[in-house]
Amino acid sequence: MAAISTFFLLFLIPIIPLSLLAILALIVRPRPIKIPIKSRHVFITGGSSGIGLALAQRAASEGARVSILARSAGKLDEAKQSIKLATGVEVATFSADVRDYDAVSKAIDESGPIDVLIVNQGVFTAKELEKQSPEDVKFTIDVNLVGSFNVIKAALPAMKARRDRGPASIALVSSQAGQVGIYGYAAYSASKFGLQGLAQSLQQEVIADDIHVTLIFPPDTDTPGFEEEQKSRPEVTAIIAASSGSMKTEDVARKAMDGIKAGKFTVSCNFEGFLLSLATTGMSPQRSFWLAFLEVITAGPIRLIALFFQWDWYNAIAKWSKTKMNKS
Ligand SMILES: NC(=O)C1=CN([C@@H]2O[C@H](COP(=O)(O)OP(=O)(O)OC[C@H]3O[C@@H](n4cnc5c(N)ncnc54)[C@H](OP(=O)(O)O)[C@@H]3O)[C@@H](O)[C@H]2O)C=CC1
Ligand SMILES: CCCCCCCCCCCCCCCC(=O)[C@@H](N)CO
Repeated sequence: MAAISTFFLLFLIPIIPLSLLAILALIVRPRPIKIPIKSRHVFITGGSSGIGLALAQRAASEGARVSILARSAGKLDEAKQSIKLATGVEVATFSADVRDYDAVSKAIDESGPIDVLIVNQGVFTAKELEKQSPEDVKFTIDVNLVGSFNVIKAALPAMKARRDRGPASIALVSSQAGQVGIYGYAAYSASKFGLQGLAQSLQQEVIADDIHVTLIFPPDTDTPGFEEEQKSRPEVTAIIAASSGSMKTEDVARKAMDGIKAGKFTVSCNFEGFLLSLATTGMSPQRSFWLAFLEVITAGPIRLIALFFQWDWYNAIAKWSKTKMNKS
């Protein structure tokens, strides 16, 4: 009798997680999707430098027709030459400021209907809000957030009107500072947090058109923009950001492209980023029942880990403020 009930209990244990997995497999939405890249039109904003340039090169080497948009015509031309040299592919270039809706719209119309839109342009300077001018704040929000609206709005009509060309994608490059607020990033974090709301709402609006939204969250990445940022970044910003290490531009581009192709809503780029995505997943859509399962069972423990990170960061801020006050 005892032997039978032990056996029965052992049999019951895996039933609970297995039925949870089964339920999640039935309910996760939107449904999983694959986005092809070969022979498709990939349009990348901020494609003349850093992560955007690496993405353009990757798309070109995977057989896509590639267009890149940025402000400086000189940098666009350099990027075009370097991609030609590396892949033999001739990319189309468009000089426009994402803050100028008409200019963006004209460039996108000229480039032809887009299959994969990668909204990657971004500006960043880490500085306490107290030291930023209202113009600095507005510039960051305008380029990173309002500019992203402009690009998507300009591309959407032709993307929706496309016929029999397979699933389309709109990918946005956010930042880990778009998942958690960090010292020195008030304007930048706000602009990137804004992309989360944009992406979640947009995905609901375009799912019926077979358009799939992806949000990418890189850590510090060794781009020209990052090199510039480091010249004036507050020390404590660097200390907190170091919790997630830093990555090479090509590795971020590979993670981003793989995430787009796999149709993921959320794409993290390193292990810390994966933890951060688990901790901040909230009400975001999830296509993978495996990841949904992980989110459900780690919800409590991951919150505890998050609190330990905050403890560590506030200690670092306290220590740093003290030494700064002693200096002055
Ligand atoms: N590097 C990092 O540590 C991280 C970066 N990110 C994000 O990744 C994205 C790319 O960053 P990264 O590669 O480092 O940046 P870079 O500064 O190296 O490149 C930025 C690109 O965006 C373009 N751009 C900037 N402003 C505008 C504008 N107003 N209109 C059109 N194009 C513009 C630039 O060209 P031009 O100046 O000629 O217009 C350039 O092509 C950004 O959104 C950034 O926030 C996220 C996490 C970490
Ligand atoms: C629950 C577990 C949490 C796991 C660890 C979280 C670590 C977060 C670190 C945030 C770093 C932000 C870097 C911003 C990079 C960026 O965008 C700038 N370089 C400007 O471009």
